[in-house]
Amino acid sequence: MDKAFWHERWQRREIGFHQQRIHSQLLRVWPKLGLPQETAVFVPLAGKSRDMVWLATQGHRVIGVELSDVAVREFFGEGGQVPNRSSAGAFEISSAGPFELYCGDFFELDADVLKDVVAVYDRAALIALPPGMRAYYAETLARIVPREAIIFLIAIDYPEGEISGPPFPVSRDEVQRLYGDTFEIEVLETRDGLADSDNLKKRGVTRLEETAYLLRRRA
Ligand SMILES: C[S@@+](CC[C@H](N)C(=O)[O-])C[C@H]1O[C@@H](n2cnc3c(N)ncnc32)[C@H](O)[C@@H]1O
Repeated sequence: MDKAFWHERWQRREIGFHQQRIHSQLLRVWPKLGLPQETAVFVPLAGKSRDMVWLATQGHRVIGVELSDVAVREFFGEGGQVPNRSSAGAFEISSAGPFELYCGDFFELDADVLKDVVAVYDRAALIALPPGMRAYYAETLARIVPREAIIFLIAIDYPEGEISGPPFPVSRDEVQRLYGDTFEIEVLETRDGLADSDNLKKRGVTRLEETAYLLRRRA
């Protein structure tokens, strides 16, 4: 999945991954994490997710990174905000209120940008990447977020080969392989996610397990 693939998806409005609703596992589980207000949350591969708006209502600052400037513009436009824009290296930064979105490549992000982050919210980021890129993604994330930061990961698993991703199925074993050496991994909730995924149902997925994980760095 190269950059051109995602730019094209946004240009052609093929954004079935985008949800109007706030993700139900975020709503249910995030408040139980007890994270202090006014702390920063990092959202990798952010799209124009409305979950960022909800995180801000919980008192967080939200730092996102997203390849597509279409997504970034629409995020602020739909929120009725006119962001301030600046540049830093390969990134264009759009900021308004609690939101700071870096438009550019996640893999080029500097740890310094994320130094105040206490948590990562990964929905449809890891599972958007093909198998060969996931280890690099997990290593990069672990390298650029502060040691104390937790990762709240939502991953889906469905019968291999039912559709061609993205999104790709990522099993519990794979999450363990990707993150297990660096993080303690706790399964917070597993549910049948098919009812909430009209898009994937239409594409031919017959069974969908959606799991929320909490990752805490090993001492
Ligand atoms: C499946 S979508 C998920 C978006 C969002 N997390 C959500 O829940 O709606 C994946 C997003 O990652 C972006 N993306 C893909 N590769 C990226 C990269 N290397 N750096 C930054 N963003 C990337 C795509 O443009 C796309 O918006």
